[in-house]
Amino acid sequence: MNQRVLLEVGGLIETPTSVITGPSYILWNQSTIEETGAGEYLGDRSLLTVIRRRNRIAMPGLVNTHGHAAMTLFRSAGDDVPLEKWLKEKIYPLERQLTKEAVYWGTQLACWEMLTSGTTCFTDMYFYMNESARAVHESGIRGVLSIGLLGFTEEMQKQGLADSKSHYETWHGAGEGRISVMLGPHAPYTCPPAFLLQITELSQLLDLPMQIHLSETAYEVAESYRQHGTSPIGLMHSLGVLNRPVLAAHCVHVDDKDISLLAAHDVRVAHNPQSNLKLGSGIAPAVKMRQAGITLGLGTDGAASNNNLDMFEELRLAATLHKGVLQDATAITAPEALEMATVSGARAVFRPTGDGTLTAGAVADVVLLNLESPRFLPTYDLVSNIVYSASAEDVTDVFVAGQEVVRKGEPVTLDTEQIRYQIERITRNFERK
Ligand SMILES: CSC[C@H]1O[C@@H](n2cnc3c(O)ncnc32)[C@H](O)[C@@H]1O
Ligand SMILES: [Zn+2]
Repeated sequence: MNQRVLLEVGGLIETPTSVITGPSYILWNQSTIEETGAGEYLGDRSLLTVIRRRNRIAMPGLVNTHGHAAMTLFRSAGDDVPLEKWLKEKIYPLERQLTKEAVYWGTQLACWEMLTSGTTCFTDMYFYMNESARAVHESGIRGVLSIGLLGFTEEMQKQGLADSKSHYETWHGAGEGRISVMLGPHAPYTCPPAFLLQITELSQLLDLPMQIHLSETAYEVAESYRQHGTSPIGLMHSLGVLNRPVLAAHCVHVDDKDISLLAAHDVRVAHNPQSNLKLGSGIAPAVKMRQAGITLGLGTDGAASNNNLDMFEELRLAATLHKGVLQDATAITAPEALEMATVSGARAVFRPTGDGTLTAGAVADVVLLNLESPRFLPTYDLVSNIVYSASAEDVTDVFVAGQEVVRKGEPVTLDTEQIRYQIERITRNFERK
């Protein structure tokens, strides 16, 4: 494809509050948007690759701010149990059987699912992260990747730090900047304080943000008070972890003091409403956190607790759930939900490139939706249609960094028949309790 691309569409979401309904265009050069506008492009077309899609809407790619990609391997393998039991009795026994190959194919499956449902950037925290990074690199998606750090023994801690360093050296900035690296301490209940201090030091040394699960369940918070005399967030503060850039997943059971600490340290929060509901963990006070000035992105968490990687479902849930909880129909509006899934998502993952918009200077991470879908009729309000009525099925084409990665609903970079074959072969051999 020519490096300068003119995409002509029938509607354009530049940002959740800047929308062109009707003929419009985006012009990008390599990976960067040069210009967007309403109507016809009036400049010189002679050296452009023109893609005419007047029956499509262009929107910024969705950012999935929390997940464990290769957990697609465990979708439906342990449902209807609470987090602690789910991890100990269902997931850890399966994860002990993981191989490099399994993680590679599990991540390929996740990339297939995410790209075709409009996600152009995601975070990952898991095992065998080199394999995930390979899959991400090949798929063309944007990934913010962390080796999941568990500190049950000194040996595990030492190995985890060394692996994280070499993961950074190998992958940070790879794929022309599509891949970036974070450090991934799993949680305060799996990483003892001394280990968290070492990870924080490494974060400083390598200038990398950290992502960590915090205050997901009432049990976790109660145990933290019992063992440390403070909440998980209070503990992170007292250890100095929050002095570094942190992305905290969940933050369901947070009190006013926790929220003040998160806000004061500009901690970014990944809100995962579907996973929190399914594991029976609770509902994060998303509105209160947003009002405190905290950047909240949306995430699916892994496919074993969600049970899919569809950000359209999270969008709709974020926009409706809090209205019900607070009995306030203005709690999170459609533009606010879309902002969480794009602009705030990009900020939440400390994305080195791109701001989650389709405006001049942003990276060309573009999702096309089918304007001819029944869910877009009529079109009084395109953002409302996207948040409250659209589904992943309406995604037709996706570009990441200006490169086409989904065409007519199918990934162009992935061999889906091969993924299907490998996933069936690998999962057949897992022993389940
Ligand atoms: C050390 S790699 C990541 C680790 O996290 C586990 N995990 C998946 N979902 C959750 C969740 O919602 N809370 C806490 N931990 C979770 C995953 O199974 C891996 O063991
Ligand atoms: Zn998680």
